[in-house]
Amino acid sequence: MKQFWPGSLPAPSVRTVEDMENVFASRPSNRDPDTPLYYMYRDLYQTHGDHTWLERHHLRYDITRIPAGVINGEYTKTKGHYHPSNSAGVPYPEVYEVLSGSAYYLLQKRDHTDVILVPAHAGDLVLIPPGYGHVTINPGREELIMANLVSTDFSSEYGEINEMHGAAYYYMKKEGWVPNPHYGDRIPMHVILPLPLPELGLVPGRGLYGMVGTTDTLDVMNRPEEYMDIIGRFCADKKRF
Ligand SMILES: O=P(O)(O)OC[C@H]1O[C@](O)(CO)[C@@H](O)[C@@H]1O
Repeated sequence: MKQFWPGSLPAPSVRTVEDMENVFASRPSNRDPDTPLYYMYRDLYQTHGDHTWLERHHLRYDITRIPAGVINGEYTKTKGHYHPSNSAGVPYPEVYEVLSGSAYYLLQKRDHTDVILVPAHAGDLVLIPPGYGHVTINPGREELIMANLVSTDFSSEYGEINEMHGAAYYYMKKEGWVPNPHYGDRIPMHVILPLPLPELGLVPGRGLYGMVGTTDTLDVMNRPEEYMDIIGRFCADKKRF
C-alpha cells in the first residue's frame, strides 16, 4: 500500500463472511464467519490543509483493498449499496479510481430497469451515476486496490441489497454472469468503458487524490442536479452485452 498512501493508514473497517453471507449466490457455509473479505480505510487525508478542504467540500476520500478470491464459486466483491437523494431530490453520485489490479463495477438502477458493467484497470476513473446502486467485484488473481471520493452528507443504504440477496447479477468462476433469481426477469446488462469526463475533472491517469485542494468541480458529488447532462453522456455510451 506504500506506493498509494504515504505514511501510516488508520485501522480499516473490515467486511467479513458473516456481513456478506446473504449477498452471495449461495451461503458460504464452509467458511468461518469471521473470515475478513475486504478492508476499507475511510476518511483519509495527507495534510491538515487537505482535511480542511475535504471537510469544507463535504467530501471523503477512502481506499479499499479487496484481496483476490472465490467464495462458493463466486468472485469476491463488496456488499453493495444505494445512495439516498440530496435536498434537490437527486441521488448522490460517487467516483472511484482503480489504484491496482482490475475491477468490475456493477451498477444497477434502483427501479431495476438497467444494469451497467464497467470493467476497469489501474488508472481508470469510474463514475457511479445518481440513482444507481453499486457493487465492486475483483475478477482477477491480484488484490484490487481502489480509492473513492464521495459526499459526507449521507449514509449508504443496504436494505434492498440485503432483501434481494445481492445485486442483479453474480459473477461466478465457472458460469460467468448469472442473473440473481430474486429480481424476476433478467434485467439487460450493458457495458460502459470508463470514460474521461474532463468537465468533471475526471481524466484517466490523474489520481483522484490529486483533485483534493484544487478548484475542480467535485461539486458534482454534492450537487449532481447541476451536472446531469454531463452524467447523462456517461450513461448513454452503452454497448449491448
Ligand atoms: O458499503 P459496501 O457496499 O461494503 O462498499 C464499500 C465501499 O463503499 C465505500 O464506503 C464508499 O461508498 C468505500 O469505502 C468502499 O469501497
